[in-house]
Amino acid sequence: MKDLFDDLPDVPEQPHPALGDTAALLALLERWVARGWLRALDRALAVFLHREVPDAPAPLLLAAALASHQLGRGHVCLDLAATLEAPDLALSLPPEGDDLSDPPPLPSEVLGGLTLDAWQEALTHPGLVADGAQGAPGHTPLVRGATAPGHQHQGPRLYLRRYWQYEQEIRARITARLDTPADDAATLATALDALFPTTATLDWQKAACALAARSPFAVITGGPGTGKTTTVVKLLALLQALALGRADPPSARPLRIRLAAPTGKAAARLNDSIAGQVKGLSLVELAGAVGQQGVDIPTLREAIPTEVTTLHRLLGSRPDTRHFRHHAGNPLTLDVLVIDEASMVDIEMMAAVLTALPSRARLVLLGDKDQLASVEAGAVLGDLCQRAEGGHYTPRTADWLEAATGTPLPTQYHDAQGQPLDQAIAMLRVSHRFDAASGIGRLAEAVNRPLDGGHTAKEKRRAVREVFEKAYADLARLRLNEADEPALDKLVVEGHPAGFVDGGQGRTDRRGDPIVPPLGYRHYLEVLRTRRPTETSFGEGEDRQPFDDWARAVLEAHCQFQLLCALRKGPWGIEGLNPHIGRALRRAGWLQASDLELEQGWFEGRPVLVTRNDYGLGLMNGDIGITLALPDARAPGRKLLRVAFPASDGSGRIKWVLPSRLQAVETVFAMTVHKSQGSEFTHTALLLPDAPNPILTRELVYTGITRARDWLTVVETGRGMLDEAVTREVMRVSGLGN
Ligand SMILES: Nc1ncnc2c1ncn2[C@@H]1O[C@H](COP(=O)(O)OP(=O)(O)OP(=O)(O)O)[C@@H](O)[C@H]1O
Repeated sequence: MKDLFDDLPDVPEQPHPALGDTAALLALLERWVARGWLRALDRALAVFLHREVPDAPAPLLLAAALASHQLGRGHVCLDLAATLEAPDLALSLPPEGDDLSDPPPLPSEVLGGLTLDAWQEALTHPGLVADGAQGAPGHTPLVRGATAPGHQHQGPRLYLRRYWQYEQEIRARITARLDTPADDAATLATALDALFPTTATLDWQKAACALAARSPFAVITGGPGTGKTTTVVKLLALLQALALGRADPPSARPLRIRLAAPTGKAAARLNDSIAGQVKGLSLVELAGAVGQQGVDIPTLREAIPTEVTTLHRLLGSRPDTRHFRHHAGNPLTLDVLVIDEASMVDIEMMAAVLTALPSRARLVLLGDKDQLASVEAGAVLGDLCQRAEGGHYTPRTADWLEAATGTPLPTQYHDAQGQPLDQAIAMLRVSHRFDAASGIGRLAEAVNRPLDGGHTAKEKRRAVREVFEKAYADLARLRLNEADEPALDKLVVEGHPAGFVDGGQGRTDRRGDPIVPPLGYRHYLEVLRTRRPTETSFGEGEDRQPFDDWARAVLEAHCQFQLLCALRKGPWGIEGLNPHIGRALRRAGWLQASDLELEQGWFEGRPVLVTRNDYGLGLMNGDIGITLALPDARAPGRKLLRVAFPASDGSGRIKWVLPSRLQAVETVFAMTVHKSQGSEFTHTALLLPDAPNPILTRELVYTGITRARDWLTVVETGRGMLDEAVTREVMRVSGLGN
């Protein structure tokens, strides 16, 4: 193996021959596909365009293939100038180098002699590329991105038309909602005072609630435990109280509010937390603070929804089509839509939601802007929140906020040049889950710091190192050299409490209740074994109760621990780790399965992750089930394997599914960080691979760390990979945001 980037040839001055000859270009793309640097789909687009429009110049075909390739990597368009600056980033080059026998030319060789002007010139082809600035007339497959007012820093971009359309749709519908902020602060101030305790300095939750009540479109972003759910529950109470307390009785009806999340798992998690929060919310003062006679408390509480659905269900997804039942012609019937975990919503879904939303309905997005975005193209929340850190509130908003909350906005968040979008975004800045004594919170913070404003890569690495040096009670670090080290087995089976201060004993939570020391997978397998019902038949209805209770206990125990990793392939990816962990659990006596079953079969105790929505079974991408053995009534003594899933409607029911009916599942002893978004585990082990990889970024590490609730073990398999990861950021290219 030779490093791919060794001995890079000098950048040629002349355009590469493939740029002047379409046949040569298509042959080159073929070689890139053969290497896995480009997808066959990307080349197919270039071939199609060439067939339809034979005079299309080679640089245009190349740009089309590269724009298509970016979609597979999460970018909605190709940034031409950035591509010319670092051409090799435009393809999926193997990070550890390639076997360089007969290497195809690198993108840097091909694009080296091309100037931005020449490339743009080649894209001026009315048959294939429309100008976004002119509204992209016609039906061309490609659109050149226009620089929107206030977005001058964006360079020329090339879109596949569909994605340009999504971006336009999102921008237009959000902008329309930004035009109409309500400015009556007085009524709001009384209601807000009833919901939030008085504070001397600005309470960001109160400010977020105020801003979201003011604008028909609002974003509330914040890290883990900063109170996004708490704030939105208060917001919904406030909006309902105002609606019910309206002076004009015929219009005093409760708002139709829907709550949704991108995945079943995220919906179930919000379901649990929101129901608890609504029950615990004191509404006495609020109910008395609105309307002339106040509103009836039970009616108000009843009007705050607790049921969370998935976006697919909300929009009415139909099998085998990407079209939904609800769209502009058949809009959703609601007044307020709240979307949690909005960082996971891709551009196509966000456009579908906005299109199906009635123009008068409010939209509130909740999420952590710093988390990994969806695997699909588009990081909508991240793009919208690019300026959230700095606030950028105009004097008018600042005055209004002070009137509504009773506290002045600190001056560093004022900006006379603030954009309309800035006024609709609130960032929660205080974590109520992780205090100063939490290593998880400190590590998340150190990893998340952006590399700008005088914070160098070296300083950032030092800050991360210092967190580990402080021996926080909730944080452990494990260094492994090989996958078969006993320490890895100890971690996955027992949770490796020895890695934590005092073996994880003696910790208490904020209320003073003891925190259970860190556990491994043995825990759910032990619950599986010890709580197995004694009934000899798995009946229907009531008879099934003991089995449902058992499955619920096993699923709950399973959330105590999860190993996360960055990659799919190799010994440190899920493909290597899953059978490895299965064997470790078998050696420890907790699983009974052959090697073949561990690799590709079914066995009792197998945890599985659904990887594709299955509407027939009512299972969603991201759902986790556990395989359990049930008694077979027809053949006493024999067992039947069924996979138990929690019903995603928050009802607590169990869905039992035949393994053979599950079309898209994978074993989930190890889970990729991408798939873990929207989930939370009491003890999370985050395993980093042993070699640099472009997938290993600060967003990925931050997302992995913030999945941990009480305990985090960071597993390093190669020197310096944590340092490497925390200083690399995901670059997303889009035209959204300020
Ligand atoms: N202002 C506050 N004062 C004290 N505790 C709070 C406050 N706000 C939230 N909490 C508590 O902090 C915890 C986290 O709050 P919440 O679930 O609302 O945060 P979140 O941002 O939605 O979290 P997640 O990252 O899980 O989505 C909860 O236990 C909540 O009761």
